[in-house]
Amino acid sequence: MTTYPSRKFMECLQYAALKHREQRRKDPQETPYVNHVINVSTILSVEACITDEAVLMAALLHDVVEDTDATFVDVEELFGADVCGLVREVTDDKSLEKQERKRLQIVNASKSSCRAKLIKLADKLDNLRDLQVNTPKGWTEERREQYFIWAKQVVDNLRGTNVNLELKLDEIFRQRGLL
Ligand SMILES: Nc1nc2c(ncn2[C@@H]2O[C@H](COP(=O)(O)OP(=O)(O)O)[C@@H](OP(=O)(O)OP(=O)(O)O)[C@H]2O)c(=O)[nH]1
Ligand SMILES: [Mn+2]
Repeated sequence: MTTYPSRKFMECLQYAALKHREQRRKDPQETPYVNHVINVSTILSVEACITDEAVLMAALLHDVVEDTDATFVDVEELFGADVCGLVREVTDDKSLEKQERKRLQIVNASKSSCRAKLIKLADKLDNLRDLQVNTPKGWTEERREQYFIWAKQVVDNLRGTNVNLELKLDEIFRQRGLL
């Protein structure tokens, strides 16, 4: 019998909550990190009308290898090669210098698959919505402004992927005077 949400989707949600359980976002309220990955998956489902379950699952797992002790091998064993491939596409190489990672996000954006581009767009949308209302701990106004500028460069290389998400991102860039 098929059930909705699927068993594997629920297990994915539980795994993301488990792995991110000790992490907090950088906002003054120290929101649990898992809220961000749930937001990204929810943006894709509710705002972009995505029903591709592997994409919604990869959104839940998009920071799990980058930011926790989980590995690609774990993700593939638990959730399969399709989900793992998407997580790979959206994972930064943390062994690189931060400036290089940021540059690679810009140049690699256009090379991603369409499904990975969706996750990247939703990720930026959630981070920018956060930045509109909060300045992360330890950030100056200048750093916050630079994040909007950098995010627009990434998003510009993801265009032609999803009209709804791009319109919402453009509204934010317009408000910041970047468009
Ligand atoms: N806006 C915002 N961002 C926060 C917050 N807490 C943590 N972050 C994360 O911080 C990153 C931006 O901070 P940076 O200093 O530029 O990058 P770094 O953490 O990778 O060094 C974002 O990652 P990213 O590389 O842009 O994307 P991703 O790692 O989420 O995929 C975002 O996920 C918060 O409260 N607000
Ligand atoms: Mn993220």
